[in-house]
Amino acid sequence: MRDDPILTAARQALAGLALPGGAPLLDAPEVSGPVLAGGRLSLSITTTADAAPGLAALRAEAETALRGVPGASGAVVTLTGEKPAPPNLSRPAASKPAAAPARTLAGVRHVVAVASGKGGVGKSTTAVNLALGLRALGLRVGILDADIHGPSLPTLLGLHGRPRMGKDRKLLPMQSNGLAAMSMGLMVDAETAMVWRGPMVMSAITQMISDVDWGTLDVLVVDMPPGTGDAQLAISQGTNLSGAVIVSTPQDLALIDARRGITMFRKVDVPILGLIENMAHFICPDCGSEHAIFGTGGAAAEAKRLGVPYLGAVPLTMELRAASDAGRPITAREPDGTLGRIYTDIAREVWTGLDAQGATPRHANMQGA
Ligand SMILES: Nc1ncnc2c1ncn2[C@@H]1O[C@H](COP(=O)(O)OP(=O)(O)OP(=O)(O)O)[C@@H](O)[C@H]1O
Repeated sequence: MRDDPILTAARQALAGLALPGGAPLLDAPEVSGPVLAGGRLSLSITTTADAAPGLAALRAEAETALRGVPGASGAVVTLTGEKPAPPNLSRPAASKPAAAPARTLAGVRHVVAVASGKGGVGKSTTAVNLALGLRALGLRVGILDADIHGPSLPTLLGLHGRPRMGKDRKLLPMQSNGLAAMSMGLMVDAETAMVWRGPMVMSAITQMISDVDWGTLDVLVVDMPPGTGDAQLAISQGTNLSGAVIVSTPQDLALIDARRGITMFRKVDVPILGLIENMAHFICPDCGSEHAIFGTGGAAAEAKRLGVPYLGAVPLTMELRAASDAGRPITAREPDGTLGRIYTDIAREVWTGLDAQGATPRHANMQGA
């Protein structure tokens, strides 16, 4: 990536920019990037809430400069908050319940579960777009559909055919929009999986995790089965999860379910990376007006009460539904659009949460490269 002509041009485009104190932007330790992923450039500037307003103009200027780089299909420059690790991000070893040894994947740095307390809240849609948001940050990302009974990844990513067998009799994940992807929906037909019960589901999921040649990944996103039953608990205990993201809709009832999800992960000492509020408000496809049907602020207040980070709100839009159902996820199609940015911002928060546990963002490693 170091010698990519687009990256070289990007650095040239940023060469004249400086931080308010006068330090050249590209030399500043708080700057990560530029990174080129999927034809798009991104750069992040770590700052504090107090200093952020003073960097807004620079952020916009840097973004404009990167957008003008020939060959780049888009550019995002973000101000990233430096946060202390949320209190629940520590795993007290003493309270870890006895469980089967968790599976660790050699080349995978973090496994992140995307879960919901109940079905239909948009968990799979969120998992796919979160994975693509992480990808847009320059990370190597895989996605595993652990929803054996209702696999939606093949539809959401427009995947067809069967995965091939690679070396050592390991399955090769399929590739879509820069993601390595695996789903039981690619392996067996829906009727077959439908009759599987507890132990078969568990063994199918653990096989999909460990018998797949995931290669080197920064993050493997696991789209969990909906609910908080034994299967979910077993996956959480049997897989070395770095953290969990909970998806909820704003209705009170769904938040009760989200609470259940949080409780379940806490039971097995999996850190909660945060709560994503899906279908937070409705955007009218005709006039673009916003309608907060379930009020505003409820999920954010609930997240605060529960002591988990509030990662952001995704609106209910026709555009998102249509893109998902057509297998052309919105964050891949329009990374710089309103929805693409929402997911990329959420992804950045998630990565920051993982970072607080000792991960180093790949783009930070590449800074100044
Ligand atoms: N923010 C959104 N705006 C519009 N439609 C959405 C949004 N989020 C999800 N949907 C739509 O809602 C439906 C359910 O979403 P999805 O399959 O992601 O939910 P899920 O929680 O994974 O469901 P299940 O638990 O049944 O697997 C899909 O048709 C999806 O396109």
